[in-house]
Amino acid sequence: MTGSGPFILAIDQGTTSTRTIVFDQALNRVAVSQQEFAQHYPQPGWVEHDADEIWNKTLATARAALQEAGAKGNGSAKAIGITNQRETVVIWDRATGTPIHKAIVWQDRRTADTCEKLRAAGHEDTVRDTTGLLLDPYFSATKIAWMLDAVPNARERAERGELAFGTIDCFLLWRLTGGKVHATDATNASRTLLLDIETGDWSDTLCDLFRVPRALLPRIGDSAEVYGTTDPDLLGEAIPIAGMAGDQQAALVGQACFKPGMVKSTYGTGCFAVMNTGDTPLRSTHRLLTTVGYRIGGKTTYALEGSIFVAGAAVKWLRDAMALVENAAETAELAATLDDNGGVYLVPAFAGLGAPHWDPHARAALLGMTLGTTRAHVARATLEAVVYQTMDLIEAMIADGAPEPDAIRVDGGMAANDWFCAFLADMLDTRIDRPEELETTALGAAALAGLGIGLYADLAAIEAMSALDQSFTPTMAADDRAKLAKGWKAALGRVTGN
Ligand SMILES: Nc1ncnc2c1ncn2[C@@H]1O[C@H](COP(=O)(O)OP(=O)(O)O)[C@@H](O)[C@H]1O
Ligand SMILES: O=P(O)(O)OC[C@H](O)CO
Repeated sequence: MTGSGPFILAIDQGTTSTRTIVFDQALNRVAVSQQEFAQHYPQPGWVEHDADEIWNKTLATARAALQEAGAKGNGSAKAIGITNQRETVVIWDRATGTPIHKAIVWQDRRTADTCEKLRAAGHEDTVRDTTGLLLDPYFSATKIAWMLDAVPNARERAERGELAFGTIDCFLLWRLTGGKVHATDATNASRTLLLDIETGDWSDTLCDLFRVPRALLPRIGDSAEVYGTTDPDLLGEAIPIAGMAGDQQAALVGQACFKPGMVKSTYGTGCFAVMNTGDTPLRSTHRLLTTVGYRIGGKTTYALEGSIFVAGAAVKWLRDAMALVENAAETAELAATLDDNGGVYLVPAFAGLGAPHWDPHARAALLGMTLGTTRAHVARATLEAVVYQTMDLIEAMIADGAPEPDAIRVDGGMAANDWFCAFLADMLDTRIDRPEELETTALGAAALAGLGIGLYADLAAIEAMSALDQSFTPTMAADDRAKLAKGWKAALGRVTGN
C-alpha cells in the first residue's frame, strides 16, 4: 500500500510501448507499468499495429500500476487520463468491438500516391486552410479511406453506420467503457485532416474529398471532461475517464506551456516542438502545422507544431544497427571528447524529412568525413543533427510571426543527455529548461483528468505543481554558431538537392 490517494491514472499509449503511470494529487509519480508491443512492417514503408494487442497490454499495465500503487478497487483512483500516439487509424465493428484491419500507424507511407494525386488536383490549399495541416500520408484521412477500400464490404458497412473509426484514444475509450462511448478529443481530431480547426467540428467538404463517411466519426469533446466510466469488470471499479489528448499536446500541458509563445520540445523516437499560440490559429507559411493545443471548457487554445520523424531513433540506430555505442548515454561522453565536430555532419533523413522540409524521398547521409574521423565524430554528429533540426523548426516558427521564445522546455528520453541539452542551448541561443519529471506526456494526461473531475480548479493550479530539474544557458560565440549552422545547411542541401 503506497498511500490512500486520491490517485490519477495516466495511460500513455505510444508508438512502441504503452505506459500506465499512477500520480498522486500533487502530480508526483507513484507507480508505473510499461509493456512494449509488436511493430508490423508488411511492405516497405508500411507500419501496422495490432489494436487488440495494444488494448490487452494497455489493460495489463493499468492493472499492474493500480496494484503497485495500492489503488486497486478501493476508491482511491479518482480519474483516468488517456494520451496517445496520434494519427494512427483503427476501424472496428460497433457490434462486436473487433477491429476490421490492423491499425495503420502514423509513420506509414502507403497513401503517399493518394496525397500526390490530391495535391496535383489542386486540393492542398483547401486542406491547409481548413485543417492547418498539409497533404501528407502522416495524417489519418487517407489511411481511413485506404482501409475502407481494402477490406471487403467495409465502405458499405461504414455508410450504414455499422463501423466506427477512432485514433488510439478513441479506441481505448470505447474498450474501457465497454463499448458505450464513441468520442475523441479536439487535439486528436485536429490530426485527422477532417477537422475544421476554426469551428471545432468535422468538415463535410473534407469528408467528401477524402471519401470518409460521417457515420464512422466519433463525437469531439474537450481535452478535460468526463467522457464516461470504466466497465467495473476491467479495473475492479468504475473510474471516470476525464482527460484525453494527443501525446504532444499532453506534453504541452505537462510542461505547463499555458501562455502564448511558450514552447516545449519532446525528444523520443522523433522530435515534436510545439508552441502555444493562444486563442487564434497562427497560419504557417513555412510548412509547420497549425493544430489544437488543448480544448478546455469549450475554449480552444491553438499551437504551432514542427514534427521531426527521427531524433532518439538516430541514437538507437548508432547503438543497434551500427554498434558504435553500447548505450544511448555513451553518446554524451563521446561527443565531449572532441573539441569540435571536425566538419562531420549527419543528415538523419532515415524516413525522409519532416517539418519544415517535408521531403518523403530524402535519405540519410553522413558527410564531411576524413581518415581522421572516429566513432566519436559520428556520435557527436548524431546528437548535433537533432539540435540543428530543432533550430530549423524554431527558425520557421519565428519566420511565421511567432515570438522568439525566452526558453524551451525539453522532455523525452533524449532530454536526459546533458551534452545534447547544452548544445541545444548554444545553437538556439536560448535557455533550455528541463523539468524534474521527464514523463511530461503522462503528467499532462493526469493533469487534464484532474481538471476534468474538478480536482484542480484551473491551469494555474497545474502550473504551480511543475518543478524544474536544470537549466542550460548558451555559452557559444555567435561566430561559432553561424559556422556550424552554415555547415548543417550545406549538408542538408546535399540530401534535399536545395
Ligand atoms: N541519454 C540519452 N542520450 C541520447 N538519446 C537517448 C538517451 N536516452 C534515451 N535516448 C533515446 O531516446 C529514445 C527513447 O525516448 P522515449 O521518450 O522513451 O521515446 P518514445 O516515447 O518515442 O518511445 C530512444 O530512441 C533513445 O535512443
Ligand atoms: O508515440 P510517440 O511518442 O513516438 O509520438 C508519436 C506522435 O504522436 C506522432 O504524431
